[in-house]
Amino acid sequence: MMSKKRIGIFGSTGSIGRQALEVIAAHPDKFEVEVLTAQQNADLLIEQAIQFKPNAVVIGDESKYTAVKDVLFDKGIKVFAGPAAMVEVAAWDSIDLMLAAIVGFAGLAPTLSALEQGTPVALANKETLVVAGDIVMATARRKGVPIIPVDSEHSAIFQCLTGEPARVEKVILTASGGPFLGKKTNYLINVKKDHALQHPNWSMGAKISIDSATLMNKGLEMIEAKWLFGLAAEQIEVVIHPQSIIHSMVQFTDGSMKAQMGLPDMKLPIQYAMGYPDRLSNDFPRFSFKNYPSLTFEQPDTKTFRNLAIAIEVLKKGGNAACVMNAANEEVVNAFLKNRIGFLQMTEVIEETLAKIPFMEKPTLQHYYEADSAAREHAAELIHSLI
Ligand SMILES: NC(=O)C1=CN([C@@H]2O[C@H](COP(=O)(O)OP(=O)(O)OC[C@H]3O[C@@H](n4cnc5c(N)ncnc54)[C@H](OP(=O)(O)O)[C@@H]3O)[C@@H](O)[C@H]2O)C=CC1
Ligand SMILES: CC(=O)[C@@H](O)[C@H](O)COP(=O)(O)O
Ligand SMILES: [Mn+2]
Repeated sequence: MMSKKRIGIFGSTGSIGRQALEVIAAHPDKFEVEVLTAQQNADLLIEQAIQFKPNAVVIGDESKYTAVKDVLFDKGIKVFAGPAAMVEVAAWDSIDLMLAAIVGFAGLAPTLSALEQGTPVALANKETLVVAGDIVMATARRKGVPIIPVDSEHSAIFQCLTGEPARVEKVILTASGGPFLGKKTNYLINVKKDHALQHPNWSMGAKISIDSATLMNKGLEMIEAKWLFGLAAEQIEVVIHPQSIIHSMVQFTDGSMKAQMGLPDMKLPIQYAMGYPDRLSNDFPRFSFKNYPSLTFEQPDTKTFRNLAIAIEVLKKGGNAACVMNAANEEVVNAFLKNRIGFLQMTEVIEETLAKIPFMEKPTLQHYYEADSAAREHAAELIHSLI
């Protein structure tokens, strides 16, 4: 009998983490939970730990340590707290596969820690590659471990490339266009968080939902694709596909194209990454052409949704530019979610931060950390001046 894969879910209380646990619950013969982590949602972390009986949990917010330990210690579950513990536990060799499902820059250190240990990573946390893709990919290569994409577009490309000897000419990332597809600046100036959080096709965490609404998500995904698949900026295109059925496409050097399709359900790419190299069965609802009489495509409006244009420039520029853009973006999305700045002001702050923070061609990991801090500080000042 094959032994079960022991999964460490970093960010188990989030949208990806919760869906990963649903996949695990549906495949008790394939997977076991080794580690669960959360930042502040102690109640859900405890609930998940009682159900899935991991070896350990980590709560990022140290003030919640006692509350978690008081419940789980008697159940034989180890409890740790704080960001350093998260990095340490990520390096445990009892984890067969790390699911990197923390949101934002905070996911970088635990993911690098797992890779350094030689643990394969199922990567949802795209910011890790946006910030330090060169270092992350070099670490994976040096350790000979796979990074299996979870992000739906990159999972689609990965699935199109699996078993494919041909060379890639280009990849085409599909974008839904978000809740404001077709809208213009005079509309966007007044949009509020509740509307921006209403993604037409996917139910996701708050940060990525806002990124989808501004098209920054697609910009981050272009940079993610560059690193995952070793592509030049010119080999990565974006097309708006409002139905989110084709998850992305690859065009090979003979002009032939492959696409991966399915209903928009993140459990599919999560299950694929966790089961890889096997393709596991499931009873998720199936796509039917009867329900989708037409699949449509159009060009993105980068004049209105300027975040995508900025990200394309950043992708071409390289160096620390994507790290700076990501930090400013995390700050503005937070501020927008707190109703402190408007939808279009997010773009202004990102642009001004990129103009201010010195460009560095070949940053080290330390340089990325410094650029992240400097960009956040500058963006925070700009946000403050706008209030
Ligand atoms: N949701 C989706 O469908 C998709 C998500 N992704 C990517 O996956 C990642 C996760 O997204 P999603 O699940 O939507 O995000 P959520 O906001 O729903 O969940 C984030 C998770 O990270 C934890 N977390 C937050 N901040 C920190 C921190 N500073 N240190 C450690 N842990 C932290 C949260 O803990 P707590 O709950 O305690 O706050 C939670 O478990 C993102 O990078 C996103 O871009 C990619 C494709 C699709
Ligand atoms: C599910 C997923 O992978 C998200 O990144 C999704 O693609 C967001 O939708 P947009 O295409 O609107 O950015
Ligand atoms: Mn995606």
